[in-house]
Amino acid sequence: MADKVVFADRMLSLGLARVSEAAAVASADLVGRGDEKAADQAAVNAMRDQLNLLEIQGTVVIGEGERDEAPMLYIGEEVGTGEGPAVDIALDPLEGTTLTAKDMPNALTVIAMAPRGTLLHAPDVYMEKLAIGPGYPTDVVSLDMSPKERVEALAKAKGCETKDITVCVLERPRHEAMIEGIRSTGAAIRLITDGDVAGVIHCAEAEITGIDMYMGRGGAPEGVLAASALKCMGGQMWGQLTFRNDDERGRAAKAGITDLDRIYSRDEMVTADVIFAATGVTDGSIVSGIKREPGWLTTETLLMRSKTGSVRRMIYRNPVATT
Ligand SMILES: O=P(O)(O)OC[C@H]1O[C@](O)(COP(=O)(O)O)[C@@H](O)[C@@H]1O
Ligand SMILES: [Mn+2]
Repeated sequence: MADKVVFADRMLSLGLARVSEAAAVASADLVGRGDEKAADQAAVNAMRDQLNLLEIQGTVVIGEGERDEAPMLYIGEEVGTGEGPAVDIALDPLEGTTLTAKDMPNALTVIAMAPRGTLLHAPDVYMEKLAIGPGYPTDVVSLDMSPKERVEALAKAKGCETKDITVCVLERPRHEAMIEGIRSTGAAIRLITDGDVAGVIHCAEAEITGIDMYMGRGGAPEGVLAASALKCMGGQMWGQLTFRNDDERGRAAKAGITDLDRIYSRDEMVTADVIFAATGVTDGSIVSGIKREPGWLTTETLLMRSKTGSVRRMIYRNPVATT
């Protein structure tokens, strides 16, 4: 049975890198041009074309939205050649559409793949997120703690003062009280305007990025992608879906979620081995953005497998058609 084909993550991961690379290359001409929609569309088209070349029976579980609102890469769309392992795919062809349009840091193309039925089918609602890097005891911090308590607990576990902790937070009015709570400890806050997948990943490389903890409310789809990345790099993450109305609760029900209050750990969002690829669109602290020179585009891709914890950074110099 085709369904029984093993998830050959070692080879598949290389194909996955081409998918995120292609999306980044396609959006290159739209960096800094003020047109979010066009940039997103270019990335979506390229990602889908490349994905369909992979020898997989893929189902998009985290995608561009419901079928009626997303003509491509919609949730439930079948992708791949139809041969090969049955897999779940989570993707965000352009994570940071506004960052791309404004040429601000940390826009990425992102995709994760895992055996069928092992990625949380998160609906397009918000998720309350909390993440820290590797090396801490399990549950040193939790979503049940106040922001202040989280900073204090992490500082204690790290053996430093609270003022030596840096927390990354999306700059949104909904986070005002949280920011106040964090500031009351003396901790530093790295405010970002968008891009919480990168925000969470920062925690896994605290020595490079200077970020110890991520917290706050952002997209649930981005939460599953971030959990996939942390599962490869190490680090802990928790997420709780939040709903603003019955329509959003309905979306969760449609996605098969029955316990609306559940707090998911990283491994409950991603229950088996996963592979993850992200390519830089604009410069960031995780990967460099697209570099343009006449006739060439260069991208950097972060490619990881949770089975081995392997992390590759791949530079791709790509000839572009000149007119
Ligand atoms: O802008 P909102 O509604 O606060 O949503 C936050 C979400 O939007 C983003 O900043 C940007 O996502 P997109 O570029 O894919 O739209 C995510 O990183 C984040 O999870
Ligand atoms: Mn996004």
